[in-house]
Amino acid sequence: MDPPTAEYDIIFAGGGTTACVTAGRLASADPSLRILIVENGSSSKDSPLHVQPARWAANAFAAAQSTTFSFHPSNPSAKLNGRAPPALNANCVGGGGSVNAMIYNRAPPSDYDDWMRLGNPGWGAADLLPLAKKLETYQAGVGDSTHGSSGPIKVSHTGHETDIAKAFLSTAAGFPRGRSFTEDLNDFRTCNVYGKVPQYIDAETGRRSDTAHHYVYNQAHNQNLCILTNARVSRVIFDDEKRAVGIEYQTGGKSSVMQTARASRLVVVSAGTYCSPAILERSGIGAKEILEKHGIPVVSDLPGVGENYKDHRVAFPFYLGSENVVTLSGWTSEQDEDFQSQWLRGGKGLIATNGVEAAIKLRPNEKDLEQLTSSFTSRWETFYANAADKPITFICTLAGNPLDLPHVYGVAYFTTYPMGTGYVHITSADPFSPLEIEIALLDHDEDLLVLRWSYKWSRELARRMDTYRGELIAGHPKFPEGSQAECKEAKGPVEISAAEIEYSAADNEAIDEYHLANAGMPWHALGTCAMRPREESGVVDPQLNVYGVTGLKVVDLSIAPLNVGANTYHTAILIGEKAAMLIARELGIAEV
Ligand SMILES: Cc1cc2nc3c(=O)[nH]c(=O)nc-3n(C[C@H](O)[C@H](O)[C@H](O)COP(=O)(O)OP(=O)(O)OC[C@H]3O[C@@H](n4cnc5c(N)ncnc54)[C@H](O)[C@@H]3O)c2cc1C
Repeated sequence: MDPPTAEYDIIFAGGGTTACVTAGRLASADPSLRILIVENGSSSKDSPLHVQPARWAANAFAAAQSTTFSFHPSNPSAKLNGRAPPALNANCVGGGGSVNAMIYNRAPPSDYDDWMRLGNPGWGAADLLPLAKKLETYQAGVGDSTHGSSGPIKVSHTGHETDIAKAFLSTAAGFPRGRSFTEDLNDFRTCNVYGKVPQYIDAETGRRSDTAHHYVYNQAHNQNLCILTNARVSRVIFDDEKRAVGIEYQTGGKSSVMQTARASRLVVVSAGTYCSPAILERSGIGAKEILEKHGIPVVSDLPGVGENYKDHRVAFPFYLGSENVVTLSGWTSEQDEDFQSQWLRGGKGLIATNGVEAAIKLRPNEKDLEQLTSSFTSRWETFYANAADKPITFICTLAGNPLDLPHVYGVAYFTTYPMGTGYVHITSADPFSPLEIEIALLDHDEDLLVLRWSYKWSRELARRMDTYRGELIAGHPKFPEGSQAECKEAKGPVEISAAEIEYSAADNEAIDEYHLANAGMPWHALGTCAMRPREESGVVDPQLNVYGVTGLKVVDLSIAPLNVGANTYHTAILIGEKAAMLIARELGIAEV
């Protein structure tokens, strides 16, 4: 699959999650199509780092030392007392799908209906449901009619359930707080119930089930499907009619020779939420003022490029566990020989799990809304109240910690539709220059309120789990001495019937400070090349064509016009499947 020529039908600039889906579908529908995928990172094929599920966290929590990630500094924020949480994206073939936590969490259908209402026919939930079925083989028990049974991506409960997930679910059974349980957290209807979290892991092999292996690597026999690794795309090249005819890229770092690959039918920019807008800007597509500032000739003046940057907001409070609790402690237990041989023999055991196996997609009831205070009322009434499938937060177990501490685990949460919206722009025409990234992490008080409420909610559950032996003090707010909320070691859990902690104004302040100092993004960036009408800061139309030029599409999560209330891998695969259909239709390919 090495590139044999410099002339292709279709070139993908970026070889991540979505690119693999679209390229793979097109290649298998028409093997004569000459397709080139140009990826900045290395191959992930059959590498234990990528295919052994339990290794995701060791890799992700040490991302600064891993070549499988690219780091982007963000603007220091006054609201965060000068903190500048780094943004990062995957840097390998398969992108996020090859390094992510494998949490299977499908977005609420109303999210896609919202996309459609913005002027995007064909992108509503009813349009995407057949693709959601097509992409998966659902092995996680009784799937309802919204699940697929023969798609490339396997979804399962794997061969292992950690003590932490068991404790979370059994506590919730005795302390449900008005919520019930479901067999299927992802039936495209259910919200506000507890359940087990399925994972993108093949139940039969215990391997990560990702788009690189199951859409692209599995077509090694097709010499027309080429992957060029360690190659950074600089820009798209246009002819005099503003038709995209190829790309420029470098394979040997900043000082290496700029090379060219030509595309006779289509160029697809698929470098993800941070890098797709950067490639467009370097190609002369973006806000005129930004392009002129960097001496880039304007091909299409599109002020929306790089704007509308969204993500979720995450925090990981950690708890001390009892001595018999087995976790993915320090995320190194995958080195353990027993676990290795168990995994190698039958794809089972601790290595066959991501450690995130139980959760609730949570909506507030009336009492909760009081806790969220009147400052949240307007956000609630205008955005959530009439969309019963939209959670405001996702609370889940995390059977381990990044500090190499035994028996320590997280009950983590990410908020689903934060109001903060930022941007991503280039700082020069040089593809090796840093990006300018504004995150707007906690610029809105409503976003802090939801985090505060999520902390309290998750802690009430955590301190009733039979695994609980107190809080890891360094991983929690610093409450005033003597406060009822003060964190400490404990001999065991509190009674299920124990009174809930009452937080004082000073306690609330401590929680807010904790989030301002620690909250980050859970790697769910999207939106910077939004699919919207051009006059509404759109970058691509509903066929994913870039406005103002021809022969150029954007295909990745950057096209999402609005946030989704779930982890984002599923939406990325859906976009890839939809793009394959759209491109096949344009190229006259009967079926993908
Ligand atoms: C650590 C982590 C954990 C996550 N956990 C989950 C989870 O459990 N569940 C879930 O649903 N979602 C999860 N996600 C999110 C999900 O994986 C991503 O949203 C999704 O994979 C993004 O897909 P994409 O195609 O838009 O971009 P990507 O998959 O990031 O692909 C973009 C690709 O473009 C390449 N690229 C960038 N610039 C260039 C250039 N100039 N030239 C060539 N190539 C370039 C990059 O190297 C990358 O491979 C996680 C993400 C991360 C990073």
